Order: sequence, then C-alpha cells, then structure tokens
Amino acid sequence: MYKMVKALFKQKRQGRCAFRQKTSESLNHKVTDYFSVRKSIRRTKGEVLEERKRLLEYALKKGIEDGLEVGVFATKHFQKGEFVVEYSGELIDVNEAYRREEVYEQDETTGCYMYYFKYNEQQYCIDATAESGKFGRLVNHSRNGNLLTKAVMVDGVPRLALIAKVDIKRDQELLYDYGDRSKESLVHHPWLAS
Ligand SMILES: C[S@@+](CC[C@H](N)C(=O)[O-])C[C@H]1O[C@@H](n2cnc3c(N)ncnc32)[C@H](O)[C@@H]1O
Repeated sequence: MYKMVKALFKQKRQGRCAFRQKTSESLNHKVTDYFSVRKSIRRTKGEVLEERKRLLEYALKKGIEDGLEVGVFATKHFQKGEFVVEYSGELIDVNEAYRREEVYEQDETTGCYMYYFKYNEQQYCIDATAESGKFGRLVNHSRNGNLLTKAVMVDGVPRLALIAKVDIKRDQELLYDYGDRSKESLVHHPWLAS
C-alpha cells in the first residue's frame, strides 16, 4: 500500500519523441532533431524531503499499518527513512499524563504505554494504555533499536510516527529507544538499560 502511494507521487519520466524516417532531407540533422533533449529527472534534496513529508502525512491520516505482525515483527522489507507505523493513542498534556501515571502505578499489571515528546517547544504525551488493536503501542524498547520517533503536525495535531532508522528486513523485530534514562525508571524497569 505504502509503495502504491509512493508510486502515485512519483514523477512521470519524460518520453522520447518518435524517431523520424531517414530521408535525403534529414541526413544532415543532429541527434537532437530526433530526440528531445531530456531534462534531468533527478530531484533535488528539498523535493525528496517534501515528498517524504507528504507520504508521512498521508500514512498517518490513513492509519496505515502494513507489513507488520504482532511481537512486533516486520513482514516485509522497510527501507531506511520509510514510515513504519504510528505510535497512536490519546494525545494529552503533561499534567494530565502525570495524573494518569499515578493511577496506572496502582495497578502492577498495567504496562508502560506513555510516550512523552516535544513539538515546537511544547511538551506532549501520547497515552496508548487503552487496548486499540494497533501495532504501534506494542513495539518494544531497545537503546539500539531499528526505529526512531518523529513528531509530525497533521491538521494541527501533533502525531508520532515510527520511522525505519536502518533498512529493516522481513522477520526482524521492530524496536525503538523509549528514551527514558531516569534512575527511578531504571530501578523499576531494568530492561530500559539495554
Ligand atoms: C509500549 S509497551 C510494549 C508492548 C508490550 N510488550 C506488550 O506486549 O503490550 C511497553 C511495555 O512492554 C514491555 N517491554 C518493552 N520493551 C521491553 C524490553 N526490551 N524488555 C522487556 N520488556 C519490555 C514492558 O513491560 C513495558 O511496560
């Protein structure tokens, strides 16, 4: 699906003009009389980045979750820089997040699904505690993960995309750095150290 979308945005290459029949009149013609001069189809870095941004917004708006299976493992190849999945949940401010953390702490069976991030100097949290059937909330932590997070503003709302940090092969587990280095968290969740 993602590839299909990408194909839609891909610029069409310029076609070559039809070759003319060789007649006495055309014998002294130059090559450029027969073939149109082809402009470079290479896009500038700015154009590539702009296209990536458009694709990312499209994927987030459409809620695309393609090429994954629970664990979370890739079921297809993802190219470095490609959108993989959204960390979707409820967008809340930090005060509300701290209030909820206190409630969640009361129940040891509640996992940690709060992701704090900054966008334009503003601090936000995505609370993905509620089961949603979405893949993003199920991705595990590793300081050496193959994904990175990117905050993107979509229709005035900050959203969190997980992007391939490197080329990811089919069957590889998807992992990203939760970024929590606090001593307190490390005491309670020693797995955050690796
Ligand atoms: C955002 S959830 C990730 C999905 C979770 N594994 C699940 O199946 O619902 C975060 C929780 O997953 C677990 N987790 C994530 N990364 C881990 C890791 N590297 N080692 C052990 N547990 C991890 C912890 O229990 C943590 O509270």
